[in-house]
Amino acid sequence: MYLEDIVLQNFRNYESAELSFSPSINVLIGKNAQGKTNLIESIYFLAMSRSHRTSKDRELIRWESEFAKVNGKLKKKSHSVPMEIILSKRGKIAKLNHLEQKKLSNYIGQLNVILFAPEDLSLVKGSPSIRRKFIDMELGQMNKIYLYHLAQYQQILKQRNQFLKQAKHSPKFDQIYLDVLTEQLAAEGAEVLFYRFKFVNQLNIWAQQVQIDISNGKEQLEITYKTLPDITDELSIEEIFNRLKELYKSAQQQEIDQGTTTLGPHRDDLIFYVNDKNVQTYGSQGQQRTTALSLKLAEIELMNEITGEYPILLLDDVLSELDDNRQTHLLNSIQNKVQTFITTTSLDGVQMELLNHPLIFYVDEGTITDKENEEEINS
Ligand SMILES: Nc1ncnc2c1ncn2[C@@H]1O[C@H](COP(=O)(O)OP(=O)(O)OP(=O)(O)O)[C@@H](O)[C@H]1O
Repeated sequence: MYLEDIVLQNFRNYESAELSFSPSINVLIGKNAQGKTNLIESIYFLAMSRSHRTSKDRELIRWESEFAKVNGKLKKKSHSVPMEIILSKRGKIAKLNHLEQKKLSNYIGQLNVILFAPEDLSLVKGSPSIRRKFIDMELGQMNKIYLYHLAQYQQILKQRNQFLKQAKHSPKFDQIYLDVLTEQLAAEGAEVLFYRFKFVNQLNIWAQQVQIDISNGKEQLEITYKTLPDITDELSIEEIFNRLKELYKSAQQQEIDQGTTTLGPHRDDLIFYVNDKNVQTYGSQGQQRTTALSLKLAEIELMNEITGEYPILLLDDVLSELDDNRQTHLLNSIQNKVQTFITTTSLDGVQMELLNHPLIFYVDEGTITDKENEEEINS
């Protein structure tokens, strides 16, 4: 799939912009704070109906404007999909084929994106929440059932945490209500875990291959999903549910004392091993970067395997952070198959010969010009 064009209105520092893209490589060059990441963010927003860098939608609306709007034409193998998303004080409206989608879960998943930003280089070393977000973002785009159960899980978790917080201070709490919440949480948690196990197993196959290639056969990568004791990928949803219920039962007093849900998939993690050694603990910075890159490239292949189309790759300020070998590997593996957007402050350190006739855009204070004719293409 690829994004043929995009139209922005009052999005961040773009008052109005209309751009047509190359189906292969698009490079956005500009000094700091000109609007390169804002453009990447608008594509991400069009795909996911949310930003990758803020949870506050209102920040996306241009200062002193009433609304922000992003339109794009998505080209798939067999058809085109006009997409539109409008943000205002009244909320968010998302449209596919000009039809409003009441449920955002029906909207997400049409345009698949993989974002690789400098903070992803800390995917391996950073906090577990980064790795959980990584799973949720990628799996959520490919699997609507997962997205649904994850949203349910998060909602019940919030209610249960509120209840536990109150129960901590009132010894006469409603045990029946807590049991209902726990049962619901275990049911949704079991679904979340089941799909995460499946995803990690599939990801493992692709990531192992990529890591072998980047390291010239030297590094064998293994990803494992770390969760509660005796919950494994061999269990059915029903078995995971029963096990979770047992665990919640035995942890009840501890959870009341702490006033929060201490167990469950919201506390899980991914562990990476290279040649049987934990990369988080023992890996060199280079191995950690290679592992992060392997994961991103594995996701691209996995998305193609599952959806039948390659996703769009957004490389925000990350290419020049990779050394020549990793850069070469990345650019060779996306060549001619993945539409890619690259932001950079300069082409120094970027192996241009591997980019194969990119379309170059210059970004300057919310105005974009393309290299070909140096004409301003903002409307
Ligand atoms: N809601 C908004 N309305 C208007 N301008 C905004 C809004 N949000 C951010 N900006 C402006 O957008 C600019 C930042 O753009 P962006 O984050 O895309 O930078 P960038 O070109 O990617 O730079 P860098 O290379 O430093 O990452 C800043 O000048 C900021 O003031």
